[in-house]
Amino acid sequence: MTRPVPAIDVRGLRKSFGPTTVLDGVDLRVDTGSVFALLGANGAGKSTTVRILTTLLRPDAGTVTVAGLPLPARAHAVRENIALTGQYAAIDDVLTGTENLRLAARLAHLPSAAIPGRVRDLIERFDLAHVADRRAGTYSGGTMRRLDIAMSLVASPQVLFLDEPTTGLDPRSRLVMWEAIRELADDGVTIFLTTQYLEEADRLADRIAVLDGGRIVAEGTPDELKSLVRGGYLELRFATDADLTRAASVLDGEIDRAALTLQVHTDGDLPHVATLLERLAAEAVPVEKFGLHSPTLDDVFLTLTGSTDETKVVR
Ligand SMILES: Nc1ncnc2c1ncn2[C@@H]1O[C@H](COP(=O)(O)OP(=O)(O)OP(=O)(O)O)[C@@H](O)[C@H]1O
Repeated sequence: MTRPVPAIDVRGLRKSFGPTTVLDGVDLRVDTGSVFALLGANGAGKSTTVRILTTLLRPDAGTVTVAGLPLPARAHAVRENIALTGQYAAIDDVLTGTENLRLAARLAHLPSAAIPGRVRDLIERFDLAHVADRRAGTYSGGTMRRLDIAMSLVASPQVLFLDEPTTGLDPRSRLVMWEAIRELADDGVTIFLTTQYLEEADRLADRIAVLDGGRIVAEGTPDELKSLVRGGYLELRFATDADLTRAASVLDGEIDRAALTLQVHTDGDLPHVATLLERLAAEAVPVEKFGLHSPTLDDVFLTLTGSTDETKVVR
């Protein structure tokens, strides 16, 4: 079966700024209608990639197709099919939310008759009704970001680029934003988002690519990426040191005498976990408590990039 034309296809993308190579042969494929997350630490080159894909920057080398159109040759046509919302809102502070949306609609050459209905739809979808008649300059960061996305959607783009859509937002605003992004995806808009938040990529994306050292170091579904890492274990806790010692003679694992625990590697597969517990039961070793630890994207990221700077990449 042939795969449908991808919304974004990138091969061998390179970009340097002076002596600094930022992208060193990036390959990406984003299926139409999917949510794709480009994950990377500060300075990994996420914004540079987005700027190239949205026609704002020319690559040094490589082939790039967006919405089925080659870049940079068809930049103008690509711009008509995409929208970009950045870390900094392109909003006029002195206009109200409604006025900003109307202005965006006129700039996008929407037919006049269609503008009021479109503006109403977007106000509703992005939960802006209660602030629609207030000057945008008075909005909170989260509301500002929602208006920014709403403005970029007036022209119904095929592909929406979200560069770090929730950076700087409080947890509640982040949840609202995630919901809005998922709804857009359910409507069939292809979404390319960049993030430093592992949880965000895990929650939103159908596929995730990890950018490090100018290259994609891993790409797959959240579950595929997690399966690359041996981060999963069964933690068994015992009532006495004697029980722990006996358990450790039955199962290989990491012993913590102070906590009276034994950590045994497992991929979390139910038959395997059951076998481990049955082996203890067969030797009559009583287990006080047990818990399963599944690998997280944090484990994946740290394993793949070798980064130990947790403040940068782990939230
Ligand atoms: N116009 C430019 N001139 C020189 N260097 C640049 C330019 N734009 C980006 N860089 C450098 O390229 C590297 C990647 O920057 P980029 O903004 O793409 O990273 P990022 O992954 O988006 O980071 P962040 O999460 O901090 O936004 C950084 O080292 C940055 O300083």
